[in-house]
Amino acid sequence: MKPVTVRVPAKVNVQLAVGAARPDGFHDLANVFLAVGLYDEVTVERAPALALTCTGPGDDPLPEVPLDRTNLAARAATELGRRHGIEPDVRIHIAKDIPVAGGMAGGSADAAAALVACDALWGTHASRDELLDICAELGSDVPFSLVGGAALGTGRGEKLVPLDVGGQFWWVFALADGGLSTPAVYREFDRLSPHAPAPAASPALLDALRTGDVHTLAATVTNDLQPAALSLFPALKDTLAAGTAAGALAALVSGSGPTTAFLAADAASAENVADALRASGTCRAVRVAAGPVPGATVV
Ligand SMILES: C[C@](O)(CO)[C@H](O)COP(=O)(O)OP(=O)(O)OC[C@H]1O[C@@H](n2ccc(N)nc2=O)[C@H](O)[C@@H]1O
Ligand SMILES: Nc1ncnc2c1ncn2[C@@H]1O[C@H](COP(=O)(O)OP(=O)(O)OP(=O)(O)O)[C@@H](O)[C@H]1O
Repeated sequence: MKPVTVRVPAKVNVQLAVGAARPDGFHDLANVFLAVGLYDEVTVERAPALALTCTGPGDDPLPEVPLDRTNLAARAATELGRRHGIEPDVRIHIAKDIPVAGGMAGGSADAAAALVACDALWGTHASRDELLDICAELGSDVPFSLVGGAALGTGRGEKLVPLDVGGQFWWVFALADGGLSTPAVYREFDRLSPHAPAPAASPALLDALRTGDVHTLAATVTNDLQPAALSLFPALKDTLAAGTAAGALAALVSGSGPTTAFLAADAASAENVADALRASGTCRAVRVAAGPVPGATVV
């Protein structure tokens, strides 16, 4: 049986509207996801027992990523196997390019990729609905990593409606030194915004996506978690200012951070903003990527 490799993109939240904490501890969202061309690759092959390896860019080891059964990719394989009476005896290798704990849904991406890869390896032919159901069990961002493109996520972000997008948008991502814990950022949000109103998607933003109008998109992107992320990681303000000074049309924290995202007018201005951010000394690394791109796909 040949190994199966699945490529899966990162996401940026072009709108992240957050409501008050629910009794189950999650927050209702109006979460407008866009999949962007920064990818992890997950390879699965049959093995005597479940085993996991992970390398980062340049084949470097990534000590922050757990290699036990708590890894979201291992949990995805285990859950698909459980539902189909299959022991998850697979070796999973994650080639990681999505920043870890960066607010770009890296772990979620690996979970969606492992699910699609094991489904192909085992020939389980799970329906799209079953895969989405497993994704939602694994985490709020995981269903979007499966479908990719652009989508509005409601509930805790797991209920998706696909969105039409009328073009490609160019982004620059500034990677920060260190990560932010998603639950900690939501807790800080609760502290800063104890009476948050019910979240709603912005009609102007959805229209900008539909028409591919980058200037209107830049004027309408928002992230309700940004004040919380900046409160926990104040140095990100300098990165946002550096990208804005370099000509980015919009600058915002990506999801729960600490990656910051800069919308550029086109590919050439994205490269200019990227060069300026690299020179600014306000971030660890800089990447350029466009979206939308498809979700988890067998290569
Ligand atoms: C910040 C985002 O990345 C934006 O897309 C997501 O909302 C986070 O999605 P995720 O990492 O898949 O989150 P999950 O693994 O489902 O939940 C992790 C923790 O984040 C918080 N959480 C997550 C999603 C949500 N709608 N409300 C929350 O309060 C909860 O404390 C939860 O225990
Ligand atoms: N496959 C995985 N890749 C990375 N981290 C993982 C993985 N599985 C579990 N984790 C754990 O999850 C934590 C969050 O990592 P992840 O890269 O998913 O964060 P994130 O991109 O900020 O998530 P999100 O944007 O969905 O909130 C890590 O610190 C790590 O302990």
